[in-house]
Amino acid sequence: MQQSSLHTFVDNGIGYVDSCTSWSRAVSNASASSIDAVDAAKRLAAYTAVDRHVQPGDKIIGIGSGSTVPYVVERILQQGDERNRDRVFLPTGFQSQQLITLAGLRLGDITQYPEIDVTIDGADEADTDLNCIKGGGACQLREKVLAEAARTFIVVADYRKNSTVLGTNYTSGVPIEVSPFASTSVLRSLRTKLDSPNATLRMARAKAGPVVTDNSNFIIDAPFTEVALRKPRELLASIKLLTGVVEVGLFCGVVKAAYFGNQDGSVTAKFENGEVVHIEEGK
Ligand SMILES: O=C[C@H](O)[C@H](O)[C@H](O)COP(=O)(O)O
Repeated sequence: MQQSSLHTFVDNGIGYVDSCTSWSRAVSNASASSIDAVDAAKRLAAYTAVDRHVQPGDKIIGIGSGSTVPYVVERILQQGDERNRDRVFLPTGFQSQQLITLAGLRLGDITQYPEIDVTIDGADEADTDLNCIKGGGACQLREKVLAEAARTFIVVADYRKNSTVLGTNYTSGVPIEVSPFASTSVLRSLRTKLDSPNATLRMARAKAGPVVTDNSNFIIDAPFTEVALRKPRELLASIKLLTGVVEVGLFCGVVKAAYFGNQDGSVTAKFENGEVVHIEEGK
C-alpha cells in the first residue's frame, strides 16, 4: 500500500474530513499552508505514539477514527511485513475498517478479540487530566469500546486539541449518540434539565436529514458551560442517565497517554500520572 493512497482515501475521506465536524470544516477552509502545518503536527504525534507504544509483542491493535489515524496506520506499516504478519487490527468504524483493509493489514472484530494490546485514536480535545471530547466524526461508541478493551489506550492529535479545560477550543459541544426514537426527548432533556439550551441534532451535509452513525443512531451536539466541563466525569454520568442515550463523547479515566504534535516540530506528551514531557524533533 502506498502511503499517499491512505491519505488520498482520507482526503476524499469517503467524506470524513469534509463532512464530519465543524472543526474539520474549519480546517478545510483554512489556507493550504496552515493545513500542511496541522497535518505535519498530526503525523508527528502519530509517529511518536506508534514508536513508543506499538511494540513487537503487541498482536491485537485497535485503530481509531479521524484525520490523524491514517498516520498511525502509515507508521505501523513502516514497522514492516514481518512484524505485522501475525497482528490483527480492530476498527472503530467504517473509516478505520477501510484504512486497515486498504493497507493490507488483517482485519478483526472486537467480538472475536475482546482484549486489545493497544488502541491508538484521535481526539477532538483533551484536558490536563486527559479527559477527552471525542465523536466529532460520530464514532464515539465504538471508540470507547475499543478504548476500554485496551491494556493501553493512547490519543494522538495536533496542538489545537491540547487544552486545560474541555470546550476551550472544541466548541461544537459534547457529541452524544442517541437512539433515533428517543432523539427528541433526549434533546428536550438536555435543553431543559442539563442546561444545554443550544443542544442540536447533527445534520448531514450531503444528505437530507441527520447524520446516521455506523450503529444506525443519531448524534446530538450539546454545548455545556465551562463550569460543567470542568467536571467531565459528573457531566458524563448525568448525560448517560437520560433514557435513549447510547454513548457520550466524553472519555474520562481511560487515556494512558496523549501525544500532541506542535508547530515547531516537537511533541508534547501528557501521561495519566500528570507528567508532561516535551519531546524535541527526532528524539
Ligand atoms: O468520532 C470521531 C473521533 O472521535 C475522532 O477521533 C475525533 O473526531 C478526532 O478526529 P481528528 O483526528 O480528525 O481531529
